[in-house]
This record gives sequence, C-alpha cells and structure tokens, in this order.
Amino acid sequence: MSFNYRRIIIKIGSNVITRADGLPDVERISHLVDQIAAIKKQGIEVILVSSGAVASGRSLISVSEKSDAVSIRQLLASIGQVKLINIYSSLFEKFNILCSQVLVTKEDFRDRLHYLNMRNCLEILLQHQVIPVINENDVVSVTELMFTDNDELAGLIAAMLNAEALIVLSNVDGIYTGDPKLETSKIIQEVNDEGLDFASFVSSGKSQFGRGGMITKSTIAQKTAKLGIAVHIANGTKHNVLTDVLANKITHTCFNPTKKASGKKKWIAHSETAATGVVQVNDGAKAVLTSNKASSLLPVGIVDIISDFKKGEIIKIVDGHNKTIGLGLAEYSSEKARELTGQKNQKALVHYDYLYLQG
Ligand SMILES: Nc1ncnc2c1ncn2[C@@H]1O[C@H](COP(=O)(O)OP(=O)(O)O)[C@@H](O)[C@H]1O
Ligand SMILES: N[C@@H](CCC(=O)OP(=O)(O)O)C(=O)O
Repeated sequence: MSFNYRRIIIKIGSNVITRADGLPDVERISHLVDQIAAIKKQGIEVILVSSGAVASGRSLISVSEKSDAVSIRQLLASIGQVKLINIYSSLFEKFNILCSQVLVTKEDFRDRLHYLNMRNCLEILLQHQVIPVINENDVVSVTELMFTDNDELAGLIAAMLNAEALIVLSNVDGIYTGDPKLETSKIIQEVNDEGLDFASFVSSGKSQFGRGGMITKSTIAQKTAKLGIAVHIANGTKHNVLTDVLANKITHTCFNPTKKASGKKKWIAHSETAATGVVQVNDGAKAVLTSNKASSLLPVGIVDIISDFKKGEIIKIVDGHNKTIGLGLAEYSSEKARELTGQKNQKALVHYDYLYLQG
C-alpha cells in the first residue's frame, strides 16, 4: 500500500549529494530532482531541505587550516550555497519548475510572529508552485545560534507547515539495530510510540560530510512523529528512493505518526531554546501531566519558580530532579505564579492547548 501524502518535506544529507572526492554529485542531484518533479506532478507539495553548502564550497576553494573552524565554515558555506542552489535551479528548470532559496537560522523560530512570517513566506511559495530549497544560513549562524543539524531544521519545517511526512535521505538504508557495517545489524523498519532508547544501539559516528549523525535523526524523528507527522529515513543513494518510499516499495525506517497536534503546540514543541522561565512541579503534577488525560498545569502542583518569565512567554516545566518534562505558554507572569504557588483552585499557569509534553 502506498502512502497518500499531500505535503512532504524531503531532507537531503550532505553525503547523499557529495562525491567521495568532495565535489557535488550532480548526477545524483539530477536523479533526485527527476523524482521530485514526478512527485510534484502527482499533486504532492514538496519542500526541500538540502545540506551540502559547506561540502560544495570545499570543492571550489582551498582554505588554510590555520583559520578557525567557524570562519572556514562561514567561508565555505557562503561560496558553496551559490553553487548548490544553481545546480538545483538549473535541474528544476528542465521541468519548468521554479525553485527558491530560503536560508534560515534558529533565531527565526523563536518568536511566534517571526515564525508566522516565515510560514507565510513558505506558503506563498507553495501556492505559486515553487519548490522552496531550505538550508541553514551557515554564514551567520554560529555556536548557540546553530541547529544541531539540518535534520533538526527539517523537523521544524515539517511541524511549521503541517506536513504529513518528512523523508530524511542519508547514506544508509535506515536505522540499524547496531553498527550498519556489521552483518548482524538489521534495519528497524517500523517505529511506533514505544519509546525506544536509540542511544543504546545507534553510535555517535557520522558519515564523512555529515554533522549530526543518526542519533539526532532518531531523536528528531521521534519528536516529529509525536506531532502527527510520519518520518521515513531512507538511503538517498539508491535508485528511485523517493518514489519507492512513497510507494512503500523500499526497505527503510518509518516512524509512524501518533497523535495530531495543533499548530501552536507544534511551535511550542520546538521552542525549548526560546524558553525564558523554568517552573518545577511535584510528582503528583508530573503524573497527571504525563498521563493520557488532557490536563493543564495548575498552581497547586508547582513547587518552585526557578527562573522568571512574562505572560505569554515559553516556560520549561521540570520535575523534582530538574528533568524537563514539557514546555508551555505562560498564562501569567512569574510574579503572579509565585503568589499562587501551591494554592488550590487557581487559574492554570499553562493551559493544556498550549502545553507540549516530552517523553
Ligand atoms: N545504528 C545506526 N543505524 C544507522 N546509521 C548509523 C547507526 N549508528 C551510526 N550510524 C551512522 O550515521 C550516519 C548518518 O548520519 P549523518 O552522517 O548525519 O548523515 P547525513 O549527512 O545524511 O545527515 C551513517 O552514515 C552511519 O554511519
Ligand atoms: N548547512 C550545512 C549542512 C549541515 C548538516 O546538517 O549536514 P548533514 O548532517 O549532512 O545534513 C551545509 O549546507 O553544508
């Protein structure tokens, strides 16, 4: 049975589109573009998140290793992104398809208004049949402003655009039960909401040009599936991988979507770095919040306001061991929350509709 998606995000890792000698693999990009054009022709909206700027920059200029790593990345990405987008643009042109360049930083997802502006931009591109080609703006995003990698960015975009599926293309067939090079390792074909501990069998190793590795892919995939979006991790170096994933004809890892979340909850889910306040809750509140019942965070379950926040800001909810259990939008300020801490029958600090629970 094939998947009937109407809107998908396709994330292409650096390794998929970079040859072993470091040059962009135009033949492979061309084959992926052919498939995307065919998918689009079926009426499916496609948004591309493509890595490869740094790798493609490396093929154009030799850099002195004396410069610091951040500056080198800025230099390579700045030059390489031009080449990368030109390759996409000329390949899509053959199908009379326009593509556009969208470069973003983590900052762009922090503020709700900014977030909505970006969503609006992507929606208008899609309405005009344009394929957005998104990448991190590596030129200005350094250190804490950086995404873990483009898998994180792709997850954010999938949530932002209410996509039905995210297809992550890497250079392996999916997530294996152990080191992919070992014969004893098998591909995990389906992941449901069973809370697998990926860190216990996925090594932190990355491919030659990759940044995050398979651990980030599995974390992002779990989080994205929890928001109601299917995630497919497949081998981008295989012939017809995209059309085969959609036709369910290729062995790969699929994270099945669980419950659907509202647009606001999806934004909150990805707003941890924007959180200002921290609120600690007791075990009773933790049990209620993490149960299957829809519950709001009430002052009676709060034990401490660890850091301050204003009304409308994102706050982190932590348990007695300071482990984050969720994120939410504060209905009132930390000043008022302190006054109400521990009191019964008071207005919820975070309403269920604006509460995202991890785990
Ligand atoms: N259990 C595992 N299953 C699959 N891949 C794994 C596993 N453990 C480590 N990896 C490594 O993760 C790499 C893919 O991640 P990454 O380098 O970030 O790729 P990309 O550039 O496609 O984003 C694979 O090449 C593989 O070597
Ligand atoms: N933004 C960077 C890619 C960073 C990244 O996440 O790479 P990858 O792990 O290959 O998806 C670039 O275009 O080179």
